Amino acid sequence: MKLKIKKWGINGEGIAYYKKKPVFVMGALPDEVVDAEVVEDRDRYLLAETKKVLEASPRRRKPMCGIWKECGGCPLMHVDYKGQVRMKEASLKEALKKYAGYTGPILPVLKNPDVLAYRNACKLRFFNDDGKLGIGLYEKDSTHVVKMERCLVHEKELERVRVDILKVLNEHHAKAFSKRDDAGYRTLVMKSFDGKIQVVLVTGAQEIEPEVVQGIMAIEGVVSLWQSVKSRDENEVDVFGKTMIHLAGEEKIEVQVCGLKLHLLPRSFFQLNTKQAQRLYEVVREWTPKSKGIVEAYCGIGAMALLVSGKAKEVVGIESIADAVVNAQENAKQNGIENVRFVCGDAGVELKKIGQTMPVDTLIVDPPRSGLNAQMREAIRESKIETILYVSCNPSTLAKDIADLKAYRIVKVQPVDMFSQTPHVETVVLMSRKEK
Ligand SMILES: C[S@@+](CC[C@H](N)C(=O)[O-])C[C@H]1O[C@@H](n2cnc3c(N)ncnc32)[C@H](O)[C@@H]1O
Repeated sequence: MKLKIKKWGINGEGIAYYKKKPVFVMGALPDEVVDAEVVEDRDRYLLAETKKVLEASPRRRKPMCGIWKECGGCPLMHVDYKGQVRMKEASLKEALKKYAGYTGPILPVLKNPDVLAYRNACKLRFFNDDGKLGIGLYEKDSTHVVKMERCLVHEKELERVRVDILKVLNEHHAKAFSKRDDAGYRTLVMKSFDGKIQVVLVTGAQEIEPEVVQGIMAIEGVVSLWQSVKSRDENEVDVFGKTMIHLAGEEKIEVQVCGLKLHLLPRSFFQLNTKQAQRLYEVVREWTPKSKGIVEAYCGIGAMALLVSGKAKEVVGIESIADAVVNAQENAKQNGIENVRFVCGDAGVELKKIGQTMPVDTLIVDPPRSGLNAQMREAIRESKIETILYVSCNPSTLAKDIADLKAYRIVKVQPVDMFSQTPHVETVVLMSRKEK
């Protein structure tokens, strides 16, 4: 069917209308006229794919990657950067209006200085590539692996090391994971900061030969090597298995941000775009008021809690991953910061407890995509917190949470582009308790 695209959808698709029903058209941009094929007919909307662009938007461009459609990691690769930024602004504005009723100003997006080669981490799947070990990414919504020759959004160092690791493994006749044998190579996980790389090989129940360890450690830039053993019975959703073995090099990897030196173990989270993480953290530091007590919930390795340490007598970080809490505690020590401590646990549960032992007037939250859980929202409602800085990677859950926190009003909104070529947008919202 012929459709005129009216606006952006939150996943980077174009939205048109057919007999008043919204049609989400993959691969189409606002203002375009496309010939689309309906792939799903639901009660309240239709899903369609672009078959032919009849009138193209000036924002459309030829995708630079040959596998962008199959891989699905960069759904906006057919849109120029100006168009990508507009898409992100539109999706944030729409979510804040729809769920939180907010129609006030939004600061201009802090643009990504490197729209390619910005990703400092990757998780790639090994597979059997005609008798050799191959590497790739899961095809969108499938368990089929798309072979990857190169990835344009990975940092160049990661790409170089990925190719060399595959070479070493193939020289030693490594095999992809087989459920039957419960052995073989499953996933390659890497993090890269300042040219130094931490590598984790996720395998079945097997030993890694010393020659493979030596070969990988000889690759320029590799400073830390781990094995994660994940047997066939373990949860597919978690990338790592229960057993982590430190094979060679340093245990942790160092990242330097905003004047802090921070260390990470493989399980600890860090933002995927180091340069833009710094800009995000600077916004949080600048917007955090002088306070009696600050809590940073969902703190990872503690970067923001440490950065705002000068703004309060006492700062507490809460994080559920034990390794990240160990890193955060060591990071405080190494940076000579004495008024920040970290607790391991669920954000909502711990926030309530902390509120009983110290005055908390400022809260920083940076939850996963699912947003704040019910317990956390309740803990905030029952608290005396005056200021909330909400850092979010998902405008919809951000806006729904804001709508739920009725005692607070939005003061400022700052989007940051951390994930160019994708529809994702990172946002900092400053909220203040409404006057009674
Ligand atoms: C988006 S990351 C933010 C990390 C950190 N703020 C940073 O800038 O690197 C979310 C973090 O929340 C943690 N997390 C997830 N659910 C949690 C919960 N219920 N309670 C506490 N922490 C949680 C994750 O382990 C992860 O480290």
